[in-house]
Amino acid sequence: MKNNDLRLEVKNFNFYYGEFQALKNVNMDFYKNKVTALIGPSGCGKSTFLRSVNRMNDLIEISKYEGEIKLDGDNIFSKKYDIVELRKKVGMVFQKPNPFPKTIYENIVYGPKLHGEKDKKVLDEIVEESLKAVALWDEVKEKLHKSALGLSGGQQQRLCIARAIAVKPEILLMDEPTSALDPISTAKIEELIRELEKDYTIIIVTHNMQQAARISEYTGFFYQGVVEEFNRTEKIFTNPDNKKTEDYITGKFG
Ligand SMILES: Nc1ncnc2c1ncn2[C@@H]1O[C@H](COP(=O)(O)OP(=O)(O)OP(=O)(O)O)[C@@H](O)[C@H]1O
Repeated sequence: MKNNDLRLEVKNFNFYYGEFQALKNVNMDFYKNKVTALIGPSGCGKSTFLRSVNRMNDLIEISKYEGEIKLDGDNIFSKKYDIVELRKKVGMVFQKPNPFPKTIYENIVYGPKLHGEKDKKVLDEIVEESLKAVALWDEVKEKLHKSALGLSGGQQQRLCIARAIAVKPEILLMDEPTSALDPISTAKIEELIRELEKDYTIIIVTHNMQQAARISEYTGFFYQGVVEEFNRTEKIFTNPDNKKTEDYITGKFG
């Protein structure tokens, strides 16, 4: 992998909730236009890690961290790093679809407006482009000014992805984005992730091993706050280096 393909570097990263250390010396690299899956049993720190990347954990008062996370070479924890800029560069999609209780149109233009876009024509274009990117345009183009809450769960999740990409981020964080969806919606989102990979660096937490194997190029296996193995997905699922990884993916625990 060429070094200029590197998007995100995590170096000796530790994270604590009060006295409890939730992440232990995490070192990982994430590359442009690649999907990386994070797997591991419940409570092992996957979501904590994801929330560190866009500094959402800052909101938790008792939290503290050590180490570095570099986005395009700049440490996101440095005092001069602009958090608004960080959130623009790092979009997030959550487990449960969480559209704003507003119209479909307003959901998409929310971010671009926040970042100063006022031109109606440009906003209209962003809406069309973002909804097309998540293959939702044809389904909703007649009802852009109706409530987003009237959409199905799978459509709402695609809308949330469209909302995240409307500000043209570099990284998309996805925390179990299909766990609340039916198999058909799940398949659509997986197909979409493979499509979005062409433009974004994607980090996805999933409990579904088959999903990790289907959609990711790299996989990180977390166990009790430690990244026990970080490797090509194919290697993790066929010939892991670490016994714990093997036990987890073969269902011996978790
Ligand atoms: N706000 C918080 N305050 C205190 N402890 C927390 C907080 N959030 C998470 N933890 C603890 O940190 C550890 C890691 O949690 P985290 O949610 O990152 O795990 P996870 O691997 O994403 O789990 P799951 O797969 O169940 O979502 C757990 O022991 C959890 O109890």
